[in-house]
Amino acid sequence: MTPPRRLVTPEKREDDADGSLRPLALGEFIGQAQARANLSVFIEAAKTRGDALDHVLFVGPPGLGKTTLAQIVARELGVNFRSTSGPVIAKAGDLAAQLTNLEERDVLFIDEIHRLNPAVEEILYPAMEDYQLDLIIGEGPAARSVKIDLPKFTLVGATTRQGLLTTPLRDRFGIPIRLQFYTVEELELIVKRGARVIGIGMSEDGANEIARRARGTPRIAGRLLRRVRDFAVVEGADTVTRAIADKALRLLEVDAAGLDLMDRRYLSTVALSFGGGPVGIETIAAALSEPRDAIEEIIEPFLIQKGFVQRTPRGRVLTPHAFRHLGLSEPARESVQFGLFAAQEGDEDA
Ligand SMILES: Nc1ncnc2c1ncn2[C@@H]1O[C@H](COP(=O)(O)OP(=O)(O)OP(=O)(O)O)[C@@H](O)[C@H]1O
Ligand SMILES: [Mg+2]
Repeated sequence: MTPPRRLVTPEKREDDADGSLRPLALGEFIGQAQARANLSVFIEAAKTRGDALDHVLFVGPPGLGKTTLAQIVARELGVNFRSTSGPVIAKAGDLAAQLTNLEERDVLFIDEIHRLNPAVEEILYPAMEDYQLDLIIGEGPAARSVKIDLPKFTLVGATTRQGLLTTPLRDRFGIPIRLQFYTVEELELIVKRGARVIGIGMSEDGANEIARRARGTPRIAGRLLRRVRDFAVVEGADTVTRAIADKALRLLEVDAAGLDLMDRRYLSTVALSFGGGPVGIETIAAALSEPRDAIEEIIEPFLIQKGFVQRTPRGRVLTPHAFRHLGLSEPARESVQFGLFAAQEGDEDA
């Protein structure tokens, strides 16, 4: 699968300056009220006891603030933040080196923790549970096991795919936190804060225009904000109004619902070539000349979440909402009843 180059992808792109818009304290972090409330209680308690915070697992789609919150946790605790990621830790020894370098109560952040290799994961269990390393030194008959005491530390894990985590690993996190998509109101606040940070004026309705198109995701909001800022600068405007935001985002092909060209191509193909469905994913993939997994992983999730498309046992079906969005009238379809087919993932096109 080619890495997504789309302006509205929630995944990190190399041109994202994620760091500069990052809130540094829990009090500056907008949205995720439940997560913030829980974290602040646990952090206060750990500080009062002078103890390490229990291990924290952040679960949620890309760009919602997992890495940001992990950094905030360390900062609020007043401890060091060490960061690595599942695919980077190749061998048990790599993790052992990280763990033995920690100081008392430090945060070790492991991004994409669902991608740890099993041998490394084995080392992690006793480390998380008893703050001990069990290492095998040497090979064959000469091999012996040594135990090394570790400082009490906090493991903060992040994953976009909770389902891929093994149960023993998941069970060792005392504080599991699931992040939610942001509301438009929350994204407006994030856009306004971001505008202050990058030094451009932002009207209320300008912020609203960007927030509405950001697909519930702060990373996308930040990216759209930067592109709109560039546009405003070229136009000689020092404040982003709704008109400027709208014009810029139209030029960038991001429409009023945050859909881009790829989304609209998918929707109009299903609408015009297949009468709105039901149509199988393989057929759609062939019509769009895109690989099936790219369509399932990159295009469809947002369209399904926003109610433009439904998965049914007989294939994909566009909703009336999608036809309205495309400005098309719905074809007469006898047998399609929305919501009646509670489709399971992957149960079509077998
Ligand atoms: N609540 C928030 N308020 C302001 N900015 C935010 C907020 N949450 C995230 N951001 C911004 O969104 C961008 C992405 O956040 P972050 O890198 O923490 O996401 P992530 O969940 O770790 O994504 P990934 O799964 O791709 O690693 C960053 O620029 C960050 O500053
Ligand atoms: Mg991250």
